[in-house]
Amino acid sequence: MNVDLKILDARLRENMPAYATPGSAGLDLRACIDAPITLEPGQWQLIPTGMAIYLKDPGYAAMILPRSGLGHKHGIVLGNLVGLIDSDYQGQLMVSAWNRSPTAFTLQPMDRLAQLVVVPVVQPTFNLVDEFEAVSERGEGGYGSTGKQ
Ligand SMILES: O=c1ccn([C@H]2C[C@H](O)[C@@H](COP(=O)(O)OP(=O)(O)OP(=O)(O)O)O2)c(=O)[nH]1
Ligand SMILES: [Mg+2]
Repeated sequence: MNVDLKILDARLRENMPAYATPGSAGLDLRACIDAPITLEPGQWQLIPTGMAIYLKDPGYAAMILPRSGLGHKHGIVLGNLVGLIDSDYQGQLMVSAWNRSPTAFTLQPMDRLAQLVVVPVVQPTFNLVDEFEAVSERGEGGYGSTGKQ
């Protein structure tokens, strides 16, 4: 699959967005900020990534996810938990960086902050019904209905 990519911050040209390993699912997104930003405990801020993608095909979307190291060790996750990038979005990719930890965290310019995963998407047509087919073993059960063990 080929996706149009715009570089909006020239500093990315020295560090072009690339998959870190051949098997990487996520493409690291960098904090395209001019100076360090300190996120106090509980604080969040929208961080530009210096790049835009245009997926175009409604059969795809992209998701912005936390990096596991930053999230687990430093509590730097996303203010929207997951960022969903529509196939028709052409603007700059933005990361809502949220410090959910009790310790301040300083983000340096061009740090790898989050990651982008491109995923297939289905837009179904909906068939309006009054009752679903009674063939489902689960039925309306949920929220732990199958037990704990
Ligand atoms: O973490 C994110 C989430 C979204 N977006 C961009 C791409 C996405 O296609 C657009 C709209 O996102 P979403 O639909 O989640 O937000 P909304 O609050 O519903 O805004 P809109 O009314 O523009 O759809 O914002 C980002 O850059 N980063
Ligand atoms: Mg929306």
